[in-house]
Amino acid sequence: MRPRNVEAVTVNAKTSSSAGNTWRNLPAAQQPEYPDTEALRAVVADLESYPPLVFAGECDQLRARLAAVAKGEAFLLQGGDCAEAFDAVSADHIRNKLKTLLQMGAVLTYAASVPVVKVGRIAGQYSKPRSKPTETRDGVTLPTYRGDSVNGFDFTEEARVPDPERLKRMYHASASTLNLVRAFTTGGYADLRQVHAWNQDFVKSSPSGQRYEQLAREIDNALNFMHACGADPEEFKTVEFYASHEALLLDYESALTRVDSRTGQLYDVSGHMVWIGERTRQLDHAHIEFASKIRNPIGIKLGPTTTAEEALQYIDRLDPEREPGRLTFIVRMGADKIRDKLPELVEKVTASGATVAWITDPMHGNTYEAASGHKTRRFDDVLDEVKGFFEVHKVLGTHPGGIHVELTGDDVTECVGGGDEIFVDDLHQRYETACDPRLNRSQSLDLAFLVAEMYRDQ
Ligand SMILES: O=C[C@H](O)[C@H](O)COP(=O)(O)O
Ligand SMILES: C=C(OP(=O)(O)O)C(=O)O
Repeated sequence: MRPRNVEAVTVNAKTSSSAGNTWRNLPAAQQPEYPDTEALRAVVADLESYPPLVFAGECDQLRARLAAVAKGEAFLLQGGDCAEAFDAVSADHIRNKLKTLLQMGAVLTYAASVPVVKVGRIAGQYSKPRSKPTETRDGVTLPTYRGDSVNGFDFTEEARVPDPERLKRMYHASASTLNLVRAFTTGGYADLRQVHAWNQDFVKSSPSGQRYEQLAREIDNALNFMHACGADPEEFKTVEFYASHEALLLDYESALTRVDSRTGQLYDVSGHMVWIGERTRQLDHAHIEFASKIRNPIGIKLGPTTTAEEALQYIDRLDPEREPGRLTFIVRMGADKIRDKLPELVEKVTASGATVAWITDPMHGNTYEAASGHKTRRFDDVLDEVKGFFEVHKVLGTHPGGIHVELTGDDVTECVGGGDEIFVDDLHQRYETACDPRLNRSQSLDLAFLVAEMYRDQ
């Protein structure tokens, strides 16, 4: 995050609590049922007094970057944990995740020959929508875990009670994470030459590395060429990086919605970009109403049941001014459906004249339960969904704008496959996710190199 030309926002809680609260009259899916609503009110009042986590001007800057994605002039790399956890707010976890994203970004930038907009699922991704309200183990049924911002992961009655104090912990965990991310991305750690050296190490040590050697060599040559031409080394030292999360818990998001002193408009200052998930995107419900009131760039997850008419209505509701960069469609159909379902959406949206960014989330349509009981995903399905996404855009002459992935920088064993192959029998070894399976560091880098190849073919 390089805060250029950014003005601070001033907080006008009164205005924010009226204009940003119209969602309260509508049904809101996936909200916790707090036993103590007075305690929730007190927490919300505290949150309303806290300083913003991001500036409105940074959100505008990201909107401009996403406008380039929508117009085919940039590529979006959005990734991070399925569910961040309070006890994983540590320098090691944050650094590893960031390092992986930067490495992926470097490969994709070279292959795509356009800027890669880097956005983390980070510093706010603490809340999870769930398929079922309860979970049963050995005959005991308890409320499901909904993310550290809502209740505890432990399978006990006490842990699973939604506690509004956790919203404050989410705010503080997000603030510490952002602070470190800002330090890493501007303090020299993200130096492109360093990032490239990490990629060279990966290529040398990965079993599938040989395949990537040529690309790595070309990047090396390009860096040497730029150096020889006298490119300013300072330019390589910092990187723009943005934070995003699902805007799920509307009490939290609206408590952090503030009036921008420059423009009088509302911004959700809990993150630069927020998205509305597949389970909460009902057009006449609270989440879409909330998103329609804020100026942040907005993502909408589109699952396989999405109709073209719905997609057009999202544009009318959320992007009435037809402003490129405002709306990103994050498509998560599943590898077996993307080639059938996506073309009609892209065709009709394109025909409407709207310029949205199209991104593939190849994770959420490809989850299955292994015989061991672990939720997992096959690397090959993930890759195939990305391929399908690229194929559809190639046929239609539209821009495959980017990828949205659940990943970690740690060597976990949650998804099967990849160059350094994880087998179903390995899943138990380091299965650490609090919710959905993530690509580990090596699988994430494999994906980046393979997407880079696809981009070049495109
Ligand atoms: O990450 C996304 C959702 O929260 C997740 O896929 C839901 O998982 P569940 O079906 O186990 O509830
Ligand atoms: C819940 C998520 O995805 P989806 O809404 O697409 O299921 C997610 O990205 O964490």
